[in-house]
Amino acid sequence: MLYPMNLDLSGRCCAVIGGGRVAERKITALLSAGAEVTVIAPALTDFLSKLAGDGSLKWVAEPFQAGMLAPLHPLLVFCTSDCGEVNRRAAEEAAALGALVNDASCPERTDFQVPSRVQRGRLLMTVSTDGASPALSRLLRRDLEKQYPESFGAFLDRLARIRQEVLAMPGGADAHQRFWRKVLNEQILELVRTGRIDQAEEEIRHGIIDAGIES
Ligand SMILES: C[C@@]1(CC(=O)O)C2=NC(=C\c3[nH]c(c(CCC(=O)O)c3CC(=O)O)Cc3[nH]c(c(CC(=O)O)c3CCC(=O)O)/C=C3\N/C(=C\2)[C@@H](CCC(=O)O)[C@]3(C)CC(=O)O)/[C@H]1CCC(=O)O
Ligand SMILES: NC(=O)c1ccc[n+]([C@@H]2O[C@H](COP(=O)([O-])OP(=O)(O)OC[C@H]3O[C@@H](n4cnc5c(N)ncnc54)[C@H](O)[C@@H]3O)[C@@H](O)[C@H]2O)c1
Repeated sequence: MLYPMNLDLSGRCCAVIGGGRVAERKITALLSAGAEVTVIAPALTDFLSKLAGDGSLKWVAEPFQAGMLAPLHPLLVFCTSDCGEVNRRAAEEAAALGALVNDASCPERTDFQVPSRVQRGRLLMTVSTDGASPALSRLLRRDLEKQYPESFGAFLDRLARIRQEVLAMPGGADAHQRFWRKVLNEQILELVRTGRIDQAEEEIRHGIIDAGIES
């Protein structure tokens, strides 16, 4: 079984070998997470060329060669070239440097997999099939997008504020846990799903009074 975790990549170097369609997918997510991306590839897609042009990523415009990764001190290395042998050499060098490797062409050389994801503000939902069917991940991701619209991001911001208020109230951790388990229910989900986040917040605030945890 894989161990799920959500990495804070802000300011961390991530190297990508290859600049094709798979690289595009990986790099889009890396840049959203604030990573410093260096791409090593003789050619880039138009989309990646634009990102290189505006300075969003660094481009080493050459085929991968031994010794290219060490100066970058990468945390993560993505091997996405269309040549298995190039990916193998890059993966070996990355592993020797202690970096974690994702080899798009070879599950056996992969330390971690990239899940499919839905982002709604600070809410992140991910789907993985352990490599069994990325196409199913895509389908489930699209299903989640329908079930959890953008309103969940705004609702989460409100919840974070209410949570801080509740933490400052008497009752202790057990009372707070009981409160949250009671007020965050299917009815709230339905309100948020249909965009009624003011009403959802109101229901939760009524719950604070009912639970008697306010000072
Ligand atoms: C989630 C997503 C994230 C991303 O890439 O950012 C992702 N693949 C996505 C889409 C997708 N990938 C492929 C198809 C074509 C249909 C098919 O082949 O099934 C589609 C669907 C499509 O594009 O329609 C082909 C494919 N994928 C892998 C191989 C190699 C192999 O299996 O050995 C091959 C065959 C290559 C070949 O034929 O040579 C391997 C991996 N792909 C993974 C992630 C990891 C496992 C994740 C999981 O198990 O869920 C893993 C193990 C490693 C990794 O890349 O991290 C992204 C969804 C984006 C979205 O949400 O729309
Ligand atoms: N993990 C996944 O989701 C997934 C999906 C499809 C394909 N794949 C695998 O990933 C590989 C790449 O797929 P793609 O669709 O991005 O291919 P692509 O043809 O779009 O891109 C390949 C890239 O590799 C670069 N490249 C070629 N030789 C190189 C070298 N010596 N050094 C550095 N870069 C080099 C090319 O310039 C190009 O930018 C496929 O061969 C397949 O094995 C993985």
